[in-house]
Parts: sequence; structure tokens; C-alpha cells
Amino acid sequence: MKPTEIVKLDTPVNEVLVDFLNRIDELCNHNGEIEDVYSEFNKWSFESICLVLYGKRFGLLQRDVGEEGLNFIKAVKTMMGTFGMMMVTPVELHKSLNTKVWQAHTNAWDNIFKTAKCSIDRRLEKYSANPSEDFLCDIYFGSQLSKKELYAAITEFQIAGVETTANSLLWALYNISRNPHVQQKLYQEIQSAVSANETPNAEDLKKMPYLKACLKESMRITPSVPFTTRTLDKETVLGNYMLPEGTVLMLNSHALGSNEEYFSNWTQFKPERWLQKNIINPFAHIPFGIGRRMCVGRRLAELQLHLALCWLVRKYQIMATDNKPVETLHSGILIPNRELPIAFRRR
Ligand code: HEM
Repeated sequence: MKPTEIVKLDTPVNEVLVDFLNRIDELCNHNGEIEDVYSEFNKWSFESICLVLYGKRFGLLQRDVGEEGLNFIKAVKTMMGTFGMMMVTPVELHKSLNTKVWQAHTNAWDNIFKTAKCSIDRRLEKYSANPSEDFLCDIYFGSQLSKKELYAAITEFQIAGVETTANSLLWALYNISRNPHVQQKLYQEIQSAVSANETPNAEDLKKMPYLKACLKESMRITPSVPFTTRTLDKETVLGNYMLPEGTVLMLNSHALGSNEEYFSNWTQFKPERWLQKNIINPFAHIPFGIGRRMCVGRRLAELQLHLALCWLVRKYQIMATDNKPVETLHSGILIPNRELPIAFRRR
């Protein structure tokens, strides 16, 4: 996704953020805590990515979610929930025996595609006269993709962009809540970059280096995708090792970010380390992967996260509700071993 196209998406991203903040106000109890905060954050990122990709709201941030939105999110959940089983047992076996897992998985994909296809078709039709006005049409008319490939690519964007973004925002708020001096500095930067009643936009973000450093630092200590892999397509010499073709290599960004050799006092949350020039080895920070297969949604995710942090820290003080340790678990995504202890206090 071209950076010049991404910045234009700040309007839909902000539209969803306004609703998300209202939703937070509604859900907070008198201590500012939210029950099942993770699922609420997932609703935000789902709504946000769907508006960007399909140009359509699914109403997940409303009190009464519409049937279409519920069915869609249910299908995504079923598809993700049955995915693990399909990874650890042979897919062919599920297919030939027509197992319950296979049926649920394929039905879920059918439903996801049905909704996605319908929304994409509507959007292509709307902008077909001026395809350059819309990034989805631009992709379709400017590339060699068939309609089927376009549906598949856009649906993959949507699946890849929901939990990753929600998880990153939650970890960032948690890290900020445990470091009040960082939060104060961040709040001051936001206040001086955007006035209280103004809507922050992509242009304003250029004046917020500390905010960007906070997200980088959070993704160093708590990267939502803790590792990615590569399968070698030829025999390769790596350092003192000769690795045969077919070897699966793990690129562990969590381990890299926790390495004292690359990050001094690595346990400390210090956004300042990102503001010093040329100090950090770029290969030591790869929360979006690296090379040709790195995350295609990186710029969009960063835009969503920067704007979300801006809105949230401007409106709320993010409070740590306890100081007991939180362990991290790797399950494809970096999840906490308990609900993150944060609360939202209106400023
Ligand atoms: C904070 C949020 C996100 C994080 C941390 C993240 C992280 C990653 C990582 C680590 C990879 C693997 C890269 C590699 O192996 O080198 C990846 C791949 C991918 N991501 Fe993201 N991602 C995020 C958000 C998004 C969003 C918003 C989208 C879509 C708009 C997206 C779409 C994709 C796609 C399509 C791939 C597969 C790329 C390929 O195989 O060529 N991601 N992401």
C-alpha cells in the first residue's frame, strides 16, 4: 500500500475512532474498567479495517449490532477457531472424511466471502468511472488481478488486520499505564500538536515523534506477532551453519527486542531510545516482519494505532489497576496470561 494513499485514510479511521471513544465511555464502570476489554478492542479494529476495505460500517460499536455484522464476525471467529485444528492434522483427511471441523471451516469461509464479495462489488461499481479516486478500485484496475484474486486478497487483508492491530493497541496502553512519566510527556506532545477540539489527522502525526516512539517501544517489548518464519528454498550458509533446503527458520522479534546486546536496559520502557539517531540496528526491530513478504498492512496499521493513541491519551488518563506481573504467551499472537490491568479515567 503506497504511503501517499494511506494518509488519505485518516478520515474513515477517525470516523470509527469517534464511535470507539463513545463506546468506551458507555462500557467503563465507575472505576474506568471495561469487562472483556480485548474483545471490545477487536470490535474497533474490525470496524475500522472493514470501513477502509469495503467502504462499509458493520455496526459493531453500536449497542445493538445488526444481523449482518454479527454473522460476519461469527464467521471470522469460526474460521479462526477451526484453523488451528486444520494446521495440526492433515487437511486432506478432514476433506475426505468431511469432518465437522472441515464443514464448519469451509462454511465460515463461504460466509466471509459472500459478505466480502458483495461489499467489494458494490464499491467497484460505485467508483468504476473514476477508479483512481478509490484505493480498492486503483488496486483492481491498475493491476493484473482477476476478480476472484481481488476478493481473496482483500479478505486476507481483513483477517490479517484485526487481532494484530487490536492487540498492539492494548499492549501500548498497558505499557503507557505502567510508565506515568512517559504518558505525561506523550499527553503534552499531543496537546501541543493538536488543539483540544480539533480532529487529529495524518498531517498532525508528523508533529508527534514521541507518540511514534511510544508505539515502537511497545512493539519492541510486546510485539503482537512475536515471530514469523521462512522456509529455505535452497541450501544456505548462515554464520557458521550450513542449512539444508527446506529448513524452517524462525525470525523471533520478541527475542530480538528483549536482547541486551541490541537494547540496553531492555526491560525498561524508554521511547526516548528511538529518538536518538542511528543507534538501533534496523534488523533488531522487525515487528512487521522483513523483506519481500513483510506485512503489507504496516502503514495502515501504524496510522490506525497512532491516531487511536492520540485520541485515547488526549481524552483519558490510562491507569494501571495493579502492579502484579503480566506474563506473555505465544499463540501466533502475543497474548497476556490475564486481562490487562488498565482503566480509563476521563481527564
Ligand atoms: C499492528 C498490526 C500488525 C502487525 C503487528 C502485523 C504483523 C505482520 C507480520 C509479522 C507479518 C509476517 C511478515 C513476514 O513474515 O515477514 C504480516 C503479514 C501480513 N500482514 Fe500484517 N500486521 C499488522 C496489521 C496488518 C493489517 C492492518 C493488514 C491489512 C490491511 C495486514 C496484512 C498482512 C498480510 C496480507 C500479510 C501477509 C503478507 C505476505 O505473506 O506476503 N497486517 N503482518
